[in-house]
Amino acid sequence: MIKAIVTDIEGTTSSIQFVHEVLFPYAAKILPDFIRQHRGDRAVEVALTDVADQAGLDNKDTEKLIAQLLQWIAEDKKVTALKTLQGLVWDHGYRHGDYQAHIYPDALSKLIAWHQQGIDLYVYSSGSIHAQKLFFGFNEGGDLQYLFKDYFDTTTGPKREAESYRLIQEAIGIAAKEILFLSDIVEELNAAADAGMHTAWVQRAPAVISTHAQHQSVNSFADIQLPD
Ligand SMILES: CSCCC(=O)C(=O)COP(=O)(O)O
Ligand SMILES: [Mg+2]
Repeated sequence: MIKAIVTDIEGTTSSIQFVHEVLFPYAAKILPDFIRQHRGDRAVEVALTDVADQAGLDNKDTEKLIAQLLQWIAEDKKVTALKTLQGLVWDHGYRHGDYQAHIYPDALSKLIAWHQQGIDLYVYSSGSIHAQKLFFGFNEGGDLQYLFKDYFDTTTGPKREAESYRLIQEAIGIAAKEILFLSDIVEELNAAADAGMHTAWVQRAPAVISTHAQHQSVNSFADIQLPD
């Protein structure tokens, strides 16, 4: 019986377009000045040290660090330090009403129904935990943070590695076979299935649904079956 559901965000609860056409361009526009103005802030410094280490750059060369971050945004790299900095920048945009995060109506209805049934809901996204809370806090569906018991990001581990899902299962504290993981990315689902979780492959229109031996395939949350 499923007692907990862990969901991805981009391409699963919410559209890829919102992330790529609203959030990423906003981050690319605001991030350079944000970094110039916030050098010295602890969270920014920790992230920039990671950027410098990963890219082999001088930690003091602010402009080169900014150029690296902009390149990673353009390439949609799921680098933890970039995701931390994006979360800090998006905070400003959400709070100033520049945008609200998208959610598919079927995802909203089903998340509310599962929550009302007593199923514990969790998020696992490449976006930082701060960015995830903003995403569901400033959402077209209202403040949806009450739906989620906890959030996981890539500080737990990469989304395509089974070990990350084992750590999430340990943190949730129930058997893997009682957890359902939802994602649009088959490599993430393969990793979750390797860790013993049930999985559902959410393939949003206009995708033609591919079937998979291990994963339930759906194009809407309305069609997700909870395994016994
Ligand atoms: C929730 S923050 C915005 C989305 C984001 O930055 C991202 O990388 C989404 O990746 P996901 O793992 O949700 O597909
Ligand atoms: Mg996704």
